[in-house]
Amino acid sequence: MAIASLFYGIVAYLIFLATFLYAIAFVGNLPVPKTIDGGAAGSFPAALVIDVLLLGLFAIQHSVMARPAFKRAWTRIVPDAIERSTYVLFASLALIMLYWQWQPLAGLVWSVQNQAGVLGLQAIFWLGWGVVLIGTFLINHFELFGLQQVYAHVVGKPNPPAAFKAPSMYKWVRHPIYFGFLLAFWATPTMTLGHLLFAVATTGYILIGIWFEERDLVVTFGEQYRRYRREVSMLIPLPRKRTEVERLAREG
Ligand SMILES: C[S@@+](CC[C@H](N)C(=O)[O-])C[C@H]1O[C@@H](n2cnc3c(N)ncnc32)[C@H](O)[C@@H]1O
Repeated sequence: MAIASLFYGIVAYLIFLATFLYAIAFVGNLPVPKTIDGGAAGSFPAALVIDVLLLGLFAIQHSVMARPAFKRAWTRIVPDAIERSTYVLFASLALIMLYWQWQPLAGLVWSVQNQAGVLGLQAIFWLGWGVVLIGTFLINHFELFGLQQVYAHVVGKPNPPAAFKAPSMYKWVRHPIYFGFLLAFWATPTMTLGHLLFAVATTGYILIGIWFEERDLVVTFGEQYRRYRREVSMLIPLPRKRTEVERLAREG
């Protein structure tokens, strides 16, 4: 049974990896079969409704399945060891559905012609994806995507409890992964209405997601996370705020 869990976890991880790599091509309009602006534009209102439903499906799957209360109920049906892999698999399926059914929305919001501007925006786009990937490793890539849990199950080790982390980029912002997504979604030389809808919806979703995630993090890590929230900005890298202790020391 443990071996079957490991196999399931690996398959879910590989599907996630392919979906993640495809996301780069989808948003960046790279040469793949389907991209955010690719294909023939159909009726605008129908396309808008379909795209909003696809974004909503991903948002609901992602936020509901991530909540501790849902996990407690869900793990009465799904074994603990594969709970995260199942989450990752469902998230990937929601994304595949989005890539597959996404309808382009024609209409230019901006188009940068200047060569330096185009290169600068493309650099920010790639930087964003790099920040996302590095962020997952700083938090714990293999735990985030379920491999650690299925491996621990096979070797009969308990899964270590969640630990608070604030290495490297996490000292500048509390949510570097989400910041990376924002860079990748907004930095484009050609912003169409479809791309704008995607960027606005995902930005809204990220802001709501942060609210829920931080509420859970405060429950899990208590004062440690509250202090972190006071000292480090949420999304935009700003100089570190002075800690209470440092402030009191300065004020004498
Ligand atoms: C997809 S990751 C995103 C992490 C972070 N919000 C970011 O944007 O870099 C979500 C998981 O990271 C965990 N997490 C977020 N911040 C954390 C921290 N400072 N230490 C440990 N875990 C954290 C959350 O509990 C959640 O399970």
